[in-house]
Amino acid sequence: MKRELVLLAGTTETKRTLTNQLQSIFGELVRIKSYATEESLPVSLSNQLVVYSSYLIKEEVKNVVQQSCKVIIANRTINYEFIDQLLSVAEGTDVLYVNDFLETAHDSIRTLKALGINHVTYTPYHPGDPIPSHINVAITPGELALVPSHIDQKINLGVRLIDIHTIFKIVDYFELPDSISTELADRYTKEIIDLTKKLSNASQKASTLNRYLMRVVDGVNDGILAVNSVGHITVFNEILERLTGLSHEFAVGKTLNAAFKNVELIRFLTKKDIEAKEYFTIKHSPYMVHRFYIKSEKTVVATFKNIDETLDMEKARRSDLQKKGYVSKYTFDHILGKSKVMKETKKIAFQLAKTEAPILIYGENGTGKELFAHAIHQASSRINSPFVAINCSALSEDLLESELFGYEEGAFTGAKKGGKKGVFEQSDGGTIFLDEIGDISIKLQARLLRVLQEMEIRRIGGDKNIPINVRVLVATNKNLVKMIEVGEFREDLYHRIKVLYLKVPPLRERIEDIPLLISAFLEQLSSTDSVPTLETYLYPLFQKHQWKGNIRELKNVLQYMVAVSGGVPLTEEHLPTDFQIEKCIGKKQDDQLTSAMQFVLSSILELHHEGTGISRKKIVEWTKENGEALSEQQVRTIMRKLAELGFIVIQRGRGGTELTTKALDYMKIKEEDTLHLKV
Ligand SMILES: Nc1ncnc2c1ncn2[C@@H]1O[C@H](COP(=O)(O)OP(=O)(O)OP(=O)(O)O)[C@@H](O)[C@H]1O
Repeated sequence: MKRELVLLAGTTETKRTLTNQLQSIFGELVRIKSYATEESLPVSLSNQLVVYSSYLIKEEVKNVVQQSCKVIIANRTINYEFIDQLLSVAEGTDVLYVNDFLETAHDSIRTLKALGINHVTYTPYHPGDPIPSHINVAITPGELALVPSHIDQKINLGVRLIDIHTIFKIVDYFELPDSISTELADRYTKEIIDLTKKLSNASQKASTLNRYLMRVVDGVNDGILAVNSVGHITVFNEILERLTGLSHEFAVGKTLNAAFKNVELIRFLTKKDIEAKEYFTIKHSPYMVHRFYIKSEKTVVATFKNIDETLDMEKARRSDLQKKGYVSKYTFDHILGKSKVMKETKKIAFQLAKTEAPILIYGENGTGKELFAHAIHQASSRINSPFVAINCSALSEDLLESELFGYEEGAFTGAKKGGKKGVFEQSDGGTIFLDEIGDISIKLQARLLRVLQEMEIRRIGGDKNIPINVRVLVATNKNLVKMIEVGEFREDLYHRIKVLYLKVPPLRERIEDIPLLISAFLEQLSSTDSVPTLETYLYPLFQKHQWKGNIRELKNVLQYMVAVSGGVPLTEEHLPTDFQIEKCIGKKQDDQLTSAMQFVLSSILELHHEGTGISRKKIVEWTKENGEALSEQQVRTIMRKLAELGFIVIQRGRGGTELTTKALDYMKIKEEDTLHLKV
């Protein structure tokens, strides 16, 4: 049967552009039918893949799209092709962002800013808003007709296109060949690279001194001072405030004599050579002061680095580095799981591995995020280059900074000759994995953002930028969007690292994988030839447990049980205490279901997820494979009992049998995941 998808868009223009985009991607493979709500809609759509151009049309099409349809709401991204025009608008210009919906205008402005296109000031506008007469430039994603008539310069950014994630979802839905995903990923990466080039050209044109100072001030945990051509202090940061006991308000505008007592230091700071560094004792601590003169701006900039702190940092860093391996150890084969959601996650990860863009791996603790990072590196073109994993929450800010960026020779007394490379340099050509990215300080977020924008780093105490070629993978279990809202995470960094996104599911959403994981881990845990076994009646309990610590917790529980069992099969006696309590509570609620009944419910759920069709015979086979073989007669009896208890409804004839809401509640499964289970 020919594959077909229906695209539902709001306007004719969007419909036309997105249809062209999808057509150019899928060619002959998928037939595309499209409708715009402003034109006419079909009477009813059923049993089909339907792609919405945006969540905004949901309401308008709800009577047309029947429940049997698979709906994908498209994520949209700006059309990179048109960005040049926007970049050529002069810095600081007020620009009206015109769109038919205010939410979309806000969304798009956010995307533009996150991509670093923030040299202009955006004002969102949609029909009905008061017309801002002072603004003379407008940009719009294809809505030229809505631009107020007094505006001279109208830039059409074109309709926003469907993003790569949505395309992958469509590829997945139709189970299209891997070659298509690879080709798509390549094309997408090329677009990102082109954009980055355009951005870096544009930033070269931007004002030099402020940018430069901002970089230095933001990026280094040192005292920062700037003095202008007439000898007045213009920058005096917080570290210097602490060092001198003077406030920034007091120091700025004064001469060096007003801020420092040390005559040698003042003489050093006012020397005319381009660049110099020297040691000074300030408030009983040794400081290395690094001074450089920016000729074009007739300004002296100096950094003050505390040597004691840096040395401690170095010691800790060295011992830490020694412990570290620089190779990836796991491939996708090491990631166990045959549930549908896990298979999908692995498939997407494999596709993303083929690209070059950063990936944000999101998931609860212990779900296997690090494992995925290793596997992505192994499946990428960087396989023969280093893989370095850094846990950002395990290191102090200073240590992490030196770990990532390295330091320069002479940065402090006893510093290694030639300086020391940070992991960004050491993993050149390879992949760097930053775990717990939600825990890095705002200061390091700024530094990391620049690395991602410019693909170059500057060592601590260094003054030259070193180009790097590293793919960055990051992981977190934190809600970064919430962190952005409260100002704890930079939105621009978020959009940089989340160019591609992978969600690793928690264990409780793939309980079908538990039997397989149990047997694999028990095998790993066996010290002799005989592999420990878990009594089968415990399986349902394991499948009902919430596993807040996910796979790591499962591994730990089994390790505990093996340790306390002393070689006999693992029973409830060997469970850790919190499990014992849970079991008692569980018993009270679940009196009515025997473990065999729970087992059959689990089998129905898994067979459904596998999508291979469900029959009594299949259930029998499943129970055999999963440790508690039941006969067909037993399955029939159990199913009758389950029906009597209201866990399944057996319909006569072609209606099949369905799991009820009671069963879904019982298994703590979301209903939308398991609709229409037929037995
Ligand atoms: N699918 C899997 N198959 C086999 N082992 C797994 C799987 N997922 C995780 N593990 C194992 O579980 C443990 C935790 O995995 P990992 O460290 O990758 O999780 P994480 O999500 O990065 O955790 P954290 O958020 O705490 O850093 C590791 O021992 C890992 O080998």
